[in-house]
Parts: sequence; C-alpha cells; structure tokens
Amino acid sequence: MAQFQEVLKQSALHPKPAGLVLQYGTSGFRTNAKQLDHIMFRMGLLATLRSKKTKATIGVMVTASHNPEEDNGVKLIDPMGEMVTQDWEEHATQLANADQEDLLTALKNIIEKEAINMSQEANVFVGKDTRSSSASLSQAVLDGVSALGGHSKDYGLVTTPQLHYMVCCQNTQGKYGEATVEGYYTKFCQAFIQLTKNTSNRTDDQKHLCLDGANGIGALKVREMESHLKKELQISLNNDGSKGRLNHQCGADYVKVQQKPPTGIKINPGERCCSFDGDADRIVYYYTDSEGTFHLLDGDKMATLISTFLKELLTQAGLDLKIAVVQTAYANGSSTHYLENTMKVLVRCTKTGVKHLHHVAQEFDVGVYFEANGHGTVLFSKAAEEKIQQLAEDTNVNDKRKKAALLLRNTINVINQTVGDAISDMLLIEAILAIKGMTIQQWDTIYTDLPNRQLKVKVADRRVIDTTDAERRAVTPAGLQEAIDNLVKKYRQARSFVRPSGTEDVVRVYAEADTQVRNLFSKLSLLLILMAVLLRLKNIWKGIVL
Ligand SMILES: CC(=O)N[C@H]1[C@@H](OP(=O)(O)O)O[C@H](CO)[C@@H](O)[C@@H]1O
Ligand SMILES: [Mg+2]
Repeated sequence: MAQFQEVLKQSALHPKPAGLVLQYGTSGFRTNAKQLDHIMFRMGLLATLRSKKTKATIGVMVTASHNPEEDNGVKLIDPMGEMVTQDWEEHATQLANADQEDLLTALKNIIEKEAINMSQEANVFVGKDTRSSSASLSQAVLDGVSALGGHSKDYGLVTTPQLHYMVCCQNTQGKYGEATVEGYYTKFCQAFIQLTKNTSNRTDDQKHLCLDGANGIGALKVREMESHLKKELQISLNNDGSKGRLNHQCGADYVKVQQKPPTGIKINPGERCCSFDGDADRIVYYYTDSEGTFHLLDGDKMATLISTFLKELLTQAGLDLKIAVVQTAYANGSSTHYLENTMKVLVRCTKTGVKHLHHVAQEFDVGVYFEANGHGTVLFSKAAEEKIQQLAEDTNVNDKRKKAALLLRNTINVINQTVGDAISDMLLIEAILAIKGMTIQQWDTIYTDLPNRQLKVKVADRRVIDTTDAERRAVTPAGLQEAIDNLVKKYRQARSFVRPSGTEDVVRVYAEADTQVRNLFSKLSLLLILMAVLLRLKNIWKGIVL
C-alpha cells in the first residue's frame, strides 16, 4: 500500500537509536528529549490509527510536565478528552520499541488486532509546551500523522488540559465549548464571573492572587486569559518564563515535594499564592504566616474544600445525588479522616495516576478526584448535569433551591471535566473562597495534615516490588511488607508504603505519623531513615542492589 511506503520513507528521517527501550509510563513516554524523535513520529502514526478506530479526533500533547527542561514526553488523548485506554498504551509501547526494520510489522499487527479500516478518515490535534525541544518533536508527531494520510491541526503552544478540552469540544460538536483557546477562556472565565458576581464586599485582597507559573506554558496562557477575567481576579504573575528555567526551583511539584515556596517570588505574610506545574495540569496553594512558617494546601485540601462546597449546594438544592472523593495512597490520613468522619463523604482509594482516579470518579453522580500533588478535577454524570439543569430552569422552586441550582450549574461550567486543569481548578477554588467569604488561613484550618515525608530510592530493578490494595501494601519481595508493618506499629496514626514509580526509575517511599508532641518528629524521621536503610541493604532481596 502507498501509505506504508510513505511510512517507510518518513520513518527513515526519524530513526530509532539501536537498543533503546522505553515504556508508556503513568501518563505517557517521558525521558531526555534527545531520545524522543522516533517516539514522536511513531505516536503520530498511532494517534492516526486510534482516530481511524474511534472515528473521532485524537490528541497528542508534547510535554514532560514537571520534569526538567532537557526532558520531554508525549501524552495521548482519547475522544472525550480522557487519557488513552490501557490496551492502546500497550500498542504504544510496542510501536515505540520496534526496531527500525520491524516498524511496519508492528504497525500492521495493531491494524490487524484492532481491525482498523484504513480507508477511514483520521484527525489528530497536536499541542506542545514551552520546552526548546518541543517544536521539532511536535513536528515529528505531525510527520507521523501525515505519513499515514491523517489530517492534523497544530494548536502550537497550549497547556495539556487545553488540548484535552479541544479534543472533547471537537468530538461533541461544540456542546462542551468551542475548540479554540478563545473558546476555552470564554467558557471558563464567564462561569467564574457568574459564580462570583453576587459575592458582596470582596476586598482587593480577596480578588488578588499571587501565581508561580513554573516558567512554563501556564504562565503564557494566564497572561492571555487575563482580560477575560475583567479584574474580578487580579493575578500577579511570577516565574513567567522571561528569566528563570522551566520547573527549576519553582512550580507545583517543587513546592509540594520540598514543602517550601518557590524561588523567584516575593510572598507577603498571609498572601494567597499558588503554583502551576510545567504543563499546567497541576496546582497547589500556599501562604506564609506572620512568623514566616510555610503552609501548603495541596490536592487533598482542594478536594476537601470542593467536595464540602458541592455537598452543601446539593443539600440546599434538595438534590439526592451521590458524591464521592477519590484519592490515592499519598492522600494525607487527616484528609481521609475528615472527609469520612466529619463530612460523611464517601472516599475511595485507587492506584497512582490520574487515569485510575478518573475512572473511579466516573462511577458517581459527582466524583471529586485529586492526587495529593494537586492534579484533579470534578466529574458530573450526565444524569446529575440534567437534574441540575432542570432545577435551574424550574420556575416553581423556592429561592434557596433555585440559588443553589444556579450556583451548581455555573460550577459545572467553571470545571474542565476532561482532566485536572490548573487554570480551571484555580478559578474554581477562587470562586469557592469568594462565595464562602473564606481566607486561605480559614481554609487551611479545616483539618491539620499529619506530618509526612516522601523519598525516592534508586534500585537495580524496581519491578521486583509488586503491590496490592491500591498500592498500599507490597506483595513482593517477601519480607518487605512485614518489615514496614513492624516499624509502623510503633507510632501513632503511622502509615507507610513503598511502590515503584511509573514515571522515574526509582522506588518511592512514603510515611506519615502523628507527631503532635514535638520530639516525636524525630521518630518520624527515624521511621523514614530506617525504611530507606532497609531498601539500601544490599542483597537483602534478590534483584535489589544499589
Ligand atoms: C507520588 C507522585 O506524585 N506520583 C506522580 C508521578 O507518578 P509515579 O508513578 O509516582 O512516578 O507522576 C505521575 C504523572 O505525572 C502522577 O500522576 C503521580 O501522582
Ligand atoms: Mg503536569
């Protein structure tokens, strides 16, 4: 077939370095940008096949999110703006790792396995972040699409969630919004303005937000969006990319993991601040108090604020809809306890990775999901949206119910339901704080985090660790879980687990414990040190050697 001849010809321009093997990780391929040209070309091919198979537009985003500037990566986006399904992740890995001379065979295997009609039209949307490598890598994606005869639309510089939004808009014939960046700003900013318009007496302080853009795409896009906010939210933008390096000592991941403010930003005591990550699909909030102590409000705090707000509105509206919060093992134990016992909200725990949280959240009328690191959103079932819409239009309901229904309707419109979105989450949180007349300090005191630490340990082969119970318990290697249990039971409210990372070649170690008495803190550190030592012990388990 002529198409395959073209693939062969084009692929020679995007050759695979011999011996290189890469896995489709937690959210796509991610490594040093120099190793990715062939991967991008092949993901262009795969997205074209996926589009033919689903008869819908597919998205390909070139980004390595919070990772350093010299890395890059690629994320595939399915028709409704969701992450690509797991069986296609396997196709992606196979196609990515096929030797140059086996590429056509690998391609044909997928076509056969998925019974793809090659005469079906294909459409692929492509976007990229601000990394210097992104321009040529996104061109490689476009080359892959055209080699298989697909049509592509290059959105250029966009945030990851913006591209998810575009794909969803396109495949729902505009019902979700208009598939342009302008359409994105209009939809979300209008909803924000509607939500906040009746909040009386918002002071200038309440309208002001200090933002760390991680020197990335989020900063550019916030600047573009600003005029749509009509001064209802005044953002002072730091780390906008004009000086500093992408994600270098700044951004949501740095702030969350280091538990300190980013560099490149001057924070006044009590000022409300937030940080985006490098592709603007994560956000965390924080402030420093008058004594200079840093306070982090992470994904768990956001999930709590949002689910409390929604639960109150559903009650006021008299709507009997099932709401749940979906977390991972990294959620602070205090947040889970508060949600279950004080808020009486159903909490579910899943494996790390947004795709897992997203799917569980879809099981409920209203599913709020957040990773502790600040990636999350809210999903409303179709039935829930219809009930809210009906109530908002009903002329026979009392004022209280009507008001709640209208707020719920605007809340739905301010949320990007396709994926966690730093811009949309920011607008949602800002609106909730405005409506509740709440300061960041008041939000912070809803519950107190258990002190916690996260470490990474490099081992020879992280795959020897296998986990169960949403990654909270290790099944292999033998003896590991027992050792953890023995350590943990010595401390109050202590919890710890180890799991292999899906994005880096490391094992992650997490621990938290009740350290209300100051000197117990040293015991928590001790617990962590012991665990790290445990992992470092050479030859204790076959396969783990430092
Ligand atoms: C503890 C942690 O923050 N893990 C992150 C990280 O996954 P790992 O599988 O832990 O490497 O990257 C994922 C993709 O960005 C993100 O979804 C996840 O939350
Ligand atoms: Mg990201």
